[in-house]
Amino acid sequence: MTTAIIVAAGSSSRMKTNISKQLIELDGIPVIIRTINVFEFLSEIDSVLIVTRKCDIEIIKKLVSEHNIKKVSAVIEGGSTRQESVFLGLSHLNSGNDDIVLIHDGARPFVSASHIKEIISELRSGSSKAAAIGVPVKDTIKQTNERGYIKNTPDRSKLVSIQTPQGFRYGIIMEAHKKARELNLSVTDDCAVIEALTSEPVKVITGDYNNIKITTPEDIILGEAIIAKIQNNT
Ligand SMILES: Nc1ccn([C@@H]2O[C@H](COP(=O)(O)OP(=O)(O)OP(=O)(O)O)[C@@H](O)[C@H]2O)c(=O)n1
Ligand SMILES: C[C@](O)(CO)[C@H](O)COP(=O)(O)O
Repeated sequence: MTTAIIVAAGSSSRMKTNISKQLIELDGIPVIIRTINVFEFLSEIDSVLIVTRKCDIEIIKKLVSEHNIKKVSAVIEGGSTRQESVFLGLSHLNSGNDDIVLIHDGARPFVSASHIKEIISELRSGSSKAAAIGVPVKDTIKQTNERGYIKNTPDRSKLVSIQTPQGFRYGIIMEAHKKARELNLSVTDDCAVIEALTSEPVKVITGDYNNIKITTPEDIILGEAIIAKIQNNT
């Protein structure tokens, strides 16, 4: 069984709109529907769980039905942090330890189906129990001290900007998230709980720069441009 958890329960504060950024339409289609559809059309995915704000549950259920989406098993309420929303999503599933779960941001509508398939193959082959999509960083990254001065320059050839989906065997990600809560460990992605609390290696699958996270108003313009580019290539 392979399930995708799509987290869309954030407050969209950096987008500065009065609706969730996942409900904003890009070329006439809401971001959340674009995101769900990538998983809907993949035969490797059995079901999709949506985690969202209480006020958006009915709106998303209606959109899912209007777009004739079949794989969404439930739309549930998230928490006050992304980590909490993921934990609630994982806890809702009735999965076995060896089942595969992919965790994806509702705000990343341009994820490529082929990269999702690569994550699933990596997990199914048994080569890894945890894998995520990432892209090489383009800028030179500096580490700074608390006073804002540069401390050092990490070797850029080893740096990746991590994206979603991040995929796991259910047992290890559920356990790691439970432990993180007990230890009050706060993280901004799901690989981080595996890195911090297990000895499991996490494979990075090289993705692409289209898989942006819609975060600030400029990303709407960028998103429309990505759609135009994809349409011109097909
Ligand atoms: N409590 C939260 C916070 C975030 N997310 C989701 O996690 C993804 C990545 O988060 P981010 O882009 O930071 O979204 P927001 O938290 O909504 O953004 P902001 O920080 O601007 O408020 C998004 O799909 C978002 O909906 C979530 O499900 N629950
Ligand atoms: C999980 C994530 O998308 C990886 O890049 C990201 O960390 C989540 O976004 P946030 O802005 O850090 O909440």
